[in-house]
Amino acid sequence: MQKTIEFYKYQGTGNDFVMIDNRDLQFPKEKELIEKLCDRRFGIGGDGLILLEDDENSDFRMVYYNSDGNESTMCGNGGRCIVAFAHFLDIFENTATFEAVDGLHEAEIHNGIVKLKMIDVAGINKDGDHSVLNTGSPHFVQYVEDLEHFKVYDQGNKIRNSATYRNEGINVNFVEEIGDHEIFVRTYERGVEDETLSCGTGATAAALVYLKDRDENMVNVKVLGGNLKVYAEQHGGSFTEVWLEGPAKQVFRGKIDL
Ligand SMILES: N[C@@H](CCC[C@H](N)C(=O)O)C(=O)O
Repeated sequence: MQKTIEFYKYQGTGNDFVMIDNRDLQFPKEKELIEKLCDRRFGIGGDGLILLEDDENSDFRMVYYNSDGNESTMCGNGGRCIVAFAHFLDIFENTATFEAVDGLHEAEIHNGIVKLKMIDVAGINKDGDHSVLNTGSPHFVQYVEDLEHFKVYDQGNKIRNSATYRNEGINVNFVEEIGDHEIFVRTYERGVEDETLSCGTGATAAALVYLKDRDENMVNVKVLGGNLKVYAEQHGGSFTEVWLEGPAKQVFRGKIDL
């Protein structure tokens, strides 16, 4: 028998997701189906697909898949989008907690701007002159000049598929300081295997690398799809109170015949 499922499309600074209310657990979690739904020609199109499910200890649970159809680690922009979705579904009023693959998150929403608490970050490692850290997903951070014209796909793909990172994969962020308290970040994403217009855990990773050893606790992050802010408290190399803030919007809704 044919099954019809309602979906919503969300974007957070241009990182876009197919969003499904799966509180009835009716969505078939099949890699090929998810990959097809995320396909921009044969499906709805998206950098990932997100399921909202019930959770015993918080307002809801987030289950995240990359556009390659594989379940993955934390998605910061997806986290901001699912908060906007849960708010739209009247699951909470202004503040929420939700469970994701990397643990419990707090969030708040005001006029379409979502502030999401990210995991604490124990430290930043070095790979040569560059930085490697986990902000819920693994990230490589490299400072470059003239980021606007930098070959993000070529260089990102090369680092992601290098011997060090090939097996587990890594997201690769290129960063340029463009002003006081302002960085520009472009990201090659694992699991999308392309540059996306924004990566929330990537913007967070780049921000922490920028904030490290500076007496500052906020940085504006420009990405191709808009503007984010990252806040953090520093404790000699580790970070707590890491918050990612920016817009998250519903773009359209529709039905999928399975
Ligand atoms: N777009 C995301 C990151 C999603 C996960 C990533 N592709 C991975 O598999 O590590 C974000 O906004 O953080």
